[in-house]
Amino acid sequence: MMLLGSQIPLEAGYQQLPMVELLIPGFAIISNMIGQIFSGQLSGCTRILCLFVLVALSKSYLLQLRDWFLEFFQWKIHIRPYEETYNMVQGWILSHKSDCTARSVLVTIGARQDNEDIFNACSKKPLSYLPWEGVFYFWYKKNLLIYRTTHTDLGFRIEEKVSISCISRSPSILKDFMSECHRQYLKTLRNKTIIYKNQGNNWKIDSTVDTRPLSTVILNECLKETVVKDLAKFLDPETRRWYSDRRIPYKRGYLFYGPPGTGKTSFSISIAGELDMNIYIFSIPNIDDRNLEDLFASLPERCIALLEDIDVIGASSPQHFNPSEPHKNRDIRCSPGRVSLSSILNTLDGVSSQVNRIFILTTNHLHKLDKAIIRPGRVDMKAEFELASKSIAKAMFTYMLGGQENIDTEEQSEAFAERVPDSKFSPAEIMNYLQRYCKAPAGAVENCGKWVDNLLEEKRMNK
Ligand SMILES: Nc1ncnc2c1ncn2[C@@H]1O[C@H](COP(=O)(O)OP(=O)(O)OP(=O)(O)O)[C@@H](O)[C@H]1O
Repeated sequence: MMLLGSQIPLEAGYQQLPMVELLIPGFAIISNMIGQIFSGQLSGCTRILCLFVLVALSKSYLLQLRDWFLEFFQWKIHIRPYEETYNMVQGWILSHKSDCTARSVLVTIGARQDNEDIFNACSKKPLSYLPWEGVFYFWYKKNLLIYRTTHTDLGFRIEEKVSISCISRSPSILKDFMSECHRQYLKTLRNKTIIYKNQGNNWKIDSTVDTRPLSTVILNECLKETVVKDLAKFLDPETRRWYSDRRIPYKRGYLFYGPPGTGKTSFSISIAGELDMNIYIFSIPNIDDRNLEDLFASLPERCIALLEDIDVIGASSPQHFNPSEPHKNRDIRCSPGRVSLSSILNTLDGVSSQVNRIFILTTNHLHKLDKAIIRPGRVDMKAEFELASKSIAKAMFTYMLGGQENIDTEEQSEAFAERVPDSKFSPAEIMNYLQRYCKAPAGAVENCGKWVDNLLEEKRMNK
């Protein structure tokens, strides 16, 4: 979110002179004093004293003049940290190395870029510098722009404020600058999915990943097709109109349930990429009611909200939950999770959840879920993610190791699937095994029996 304006906050430490009328007598006094000082009529001490008074008086006038000047000639854009506009501007500054005049910078270790030399120790984790507390200046299309960051200690958190300003009669140069940042940002995001995770009450970009095509998540085709078709139908403008005409909140909820490592998160991220949406991941075990409410309120429109491990919420009974008096429900807090059932229900039903949103809830324990959470309206479709069947094991082999020279993929994948027990291993476990043989598919088939025995034994021991 950016705010454009020309209001200048008062600087701390001096009082603004309020009246224009004071200026004329003020100037008269100042010019009179200057005349006296340079006339040579005053003694040395009096002259110095007058000089001090003159400086003190002039300061207020000069500051007042500066404020008037800025009020008429300065434009300012305010940028909220944690929003995409912030990343957009930071991206521009990083890529143009425009921060070289910043005298106060924040240094971070960045992620390695794909095209970098992985054997060069320095390029593995390059350092990035970003302007931090203070002001720095840079040129944009021959205009001087001023980047300002301030940090205010609010007691419970530090609030960061960022603004960019310029001296001009029109805001067009600032808007041009933002458009260029925006264009560049969109270019870097082509075929990317941004994954947000919460940090306290704020959303932070966790990673920006290459869009994962749906075909890379190996699932029962029928399940995949059903979910994708349902989403496509929901996002159809006709459907949206239908919801709007009937005053039904335009949102859709899904529950993905099944054992760990069956692709619930991967499929959600893949869907986000397919729909060109960003995904906001709530780790339910790590947040409380207050976080949940704030995080929901700050979700953007048109996004996927993924609530992971929804079974970990507290166990307040649905009889205690009264949708008509949500404020009373807030007191129902329970263990073991720090988020209460009532809070989840309030949030899913609340105003902030009703705009253009897709919710995906995930759990490994369907039976632990309270019926109130998964009732229609909150969850519109349930999808079961299962352990890998033989046909999934075969498809995973083909996907991971197929297409290499000198192998008969069909035959090898058949042989592999033959040795993998039906519905005992998760796709994640199979994936993990196959990765070891990315360049030696024959080895994956050859050593499969030993791996199966070991994994079955491990599972027996962990029971
Ligand atoms: N069906 C699948 N197809 C392809 N890869 C998969 C599949 N299932 C899991 N994986 C791989 O296994 C890893 C873990 O998968 P993921 O996190 O999506 O599972 P999950 O069901 O969400 O697990 P959990 O319930 O523990 O959160 C990922 O790296 C993913 O690529």
